[in-house]
Amino acid sequence: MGLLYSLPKRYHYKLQAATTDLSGGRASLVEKEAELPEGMNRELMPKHVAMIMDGNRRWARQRGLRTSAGHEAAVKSLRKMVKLCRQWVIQVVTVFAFSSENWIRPKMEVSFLLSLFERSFKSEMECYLRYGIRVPRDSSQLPTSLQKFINEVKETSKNNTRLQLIVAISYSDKYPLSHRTPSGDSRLGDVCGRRSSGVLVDVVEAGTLVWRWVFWKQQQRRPRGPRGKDER
Ligand SMILES: CC(C)=CCC/C(C)=C/CC/C(C)=C/COP(=O)(O)OP(=O)(O)O
Repeated sequence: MGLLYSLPKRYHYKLQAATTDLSGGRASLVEKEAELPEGMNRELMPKHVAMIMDGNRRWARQRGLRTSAGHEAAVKSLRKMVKLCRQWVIQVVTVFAFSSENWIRPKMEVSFLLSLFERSFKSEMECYLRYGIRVPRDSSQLPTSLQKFINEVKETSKNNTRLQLIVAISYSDKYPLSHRTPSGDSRLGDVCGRRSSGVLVDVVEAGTLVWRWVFWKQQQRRPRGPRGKDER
């Protein structure tokens, strides 16, 4: 499921202050700005796009595949989405990748995901150097090697300015996020009759929304039109 939103101006500086500023200085890596699809207006494009990386298990189940295949496929989708955002000159991309609630998933799945983070950070290093990676507020729960690697990426790419990629790992709506609204702990399980991650609800309250309720993996393929019955 993906959620696109743009934050009102007053939130931008806080968000940017909380992230690592990264860019791609290398000419060979610079992609051209892409033409926008018909009906989309460059002036109305959001500066910040947020995505929740869920739907992976459902995607795998529907194809008779293992859960891990769904997560692997999500990483490929992420790569495409980030590339597209870059071409569309979106400045910040936030991916909600692993919530604090996800720690109680089966041990095997959790360790698979942690190794997937590490593997994909490494294999996508060149690509991520153009972007920003936000270090979790409290990374003590993450394996030391992953923490170390996140810090390395942060350091290596600190002069980048083109696009910031914020990867939220072990995020929770219980943490005092920089863009939390004054209403405090406003966890909601349901927005517009649909399930949503609590942490995004704060953003939902704060921002202008463009909703696209689609399975994460299907974003590239689904033709425009009415929502499918498998969405939630
Ligand atoms: C480097 C980088 C950002 C890597 C991303 C790794 C990754 C795929 C993270 C998502 C993990 C996750 C808990 C997804 C939720 O979908 P789900 O399992 O809840 O699926 P469901 O909604 O169908 O149950």
